[in-house]
Amino acid sequence: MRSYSLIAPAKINLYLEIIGNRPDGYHELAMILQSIGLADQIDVHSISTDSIRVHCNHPQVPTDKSNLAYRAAELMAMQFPEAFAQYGGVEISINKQIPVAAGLAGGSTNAAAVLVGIDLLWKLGLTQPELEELGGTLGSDVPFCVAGGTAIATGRGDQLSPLPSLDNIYIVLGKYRSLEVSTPWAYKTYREQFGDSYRDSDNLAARANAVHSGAIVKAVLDKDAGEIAQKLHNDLERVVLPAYPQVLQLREVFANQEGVLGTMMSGSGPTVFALFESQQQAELVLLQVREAIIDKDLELFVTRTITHGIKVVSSV
Ligand SMILES: C[C@@](CO)(OP(=O)(O)O)[C@H](O)COP(=O)(O)OP(=O)(O)OC[C@H]1O[C@@H](n2ccc(N)nc2=O)[C@H](O)[C@@H]1O
Ligand SMILES: Nc1ncnc2c1ncn2[C@@H]1O[C@H](COP(=O)(O)OP(=O)(O)O)[C@@H](O)[C@H]1O
Repeated sequence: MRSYSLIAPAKINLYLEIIGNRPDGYHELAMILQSIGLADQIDVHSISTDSIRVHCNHPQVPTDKSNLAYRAAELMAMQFPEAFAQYGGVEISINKQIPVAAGLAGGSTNAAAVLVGIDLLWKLGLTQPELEELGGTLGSDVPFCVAGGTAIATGRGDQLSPLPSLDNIYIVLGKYRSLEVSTPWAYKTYREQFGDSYRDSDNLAARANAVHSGAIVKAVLDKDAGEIAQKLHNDLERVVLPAYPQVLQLREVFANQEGVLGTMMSGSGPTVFALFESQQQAELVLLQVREAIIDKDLELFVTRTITHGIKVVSSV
């Protein structure tokens, strides 16, 4: 095969607790990550020149080495030089549907798709744990994007424990097109404002692992959407909501709509999501929010929880 098309789903954070400062400069996290139906399409092709090329339909996404998909291809070329020499270069086309810098892991899921696509293109036969480990060197959220579904993530966000899949919880996502939140800024600001409360760096991993026995994990195991929605949590809201009043307002508008089980910001934001029992309720609330906030800058999507990560849709 000389070409693969892959679906690269976005994620939301059902739970994000910042446990403390790690010696490597990152933050120890306890998270629950959930794949959603909103996805990019990634095409990877073998090309005869020994180069890596990236194309993207979204003007804000870089196509040079700063693109995480480019870096994933470069990593594969460095790790598997013989295959790179044998199969030649790689052309990557990104059809971007996931909002950029939105807290939805758009770059991470593109990188995960490139790892999976090149593994197939070069017939490497890597296992999922091997792909996840490679992904972890590109970004904290990349291992989850390879695996997908529903998972507890600890460490930098790269240590995964799968949970039973949550299918068909419906979601409305709201994101202001012109608002982007920098993830490093969000963590740095959190550390500056709240770092004192977690200066004790002992037993970080043990404290993060306590999430396994927490109430939201129990709700996920029970597949109880209402209870999951009651237990949504994101520590990064403490810094992002005060800095971005529009995000706070959107969250409040969601919270006041009938049928909303719960609402929260995803990751470092600024996307806000709301959970629903049915697609019909989600679609109705999307219309109500559109009427409540008349702003062309606000994009709204209906989607749902899904049970997979990167998926191959065609090969030629
Ligand atoms: C906040 C989260 C929640 O899922 O997602 P997004 O909002 O980016 O989607 C993640 O923690 C983001 O993951 P990802 O975007 O892969 O992060 P990385 O590239 O590894 O790190 C970007 C920067 O975030 C900070 N960072 C990230 C992860 C972590 N555990 N501690 C940190 O302090 C560091 O400043 C790092 O330089
Ligand atoms: N393939 C990619 N898709 C989206 N953004 C990318 C990609 N590669 C690099 N970036 C850059 O990464 C930054 C974070 O974007 P993204 O991964 O969408 O957000 P988040 O980390 O909030 O989930 C953006 O500023 C963007 O320029």
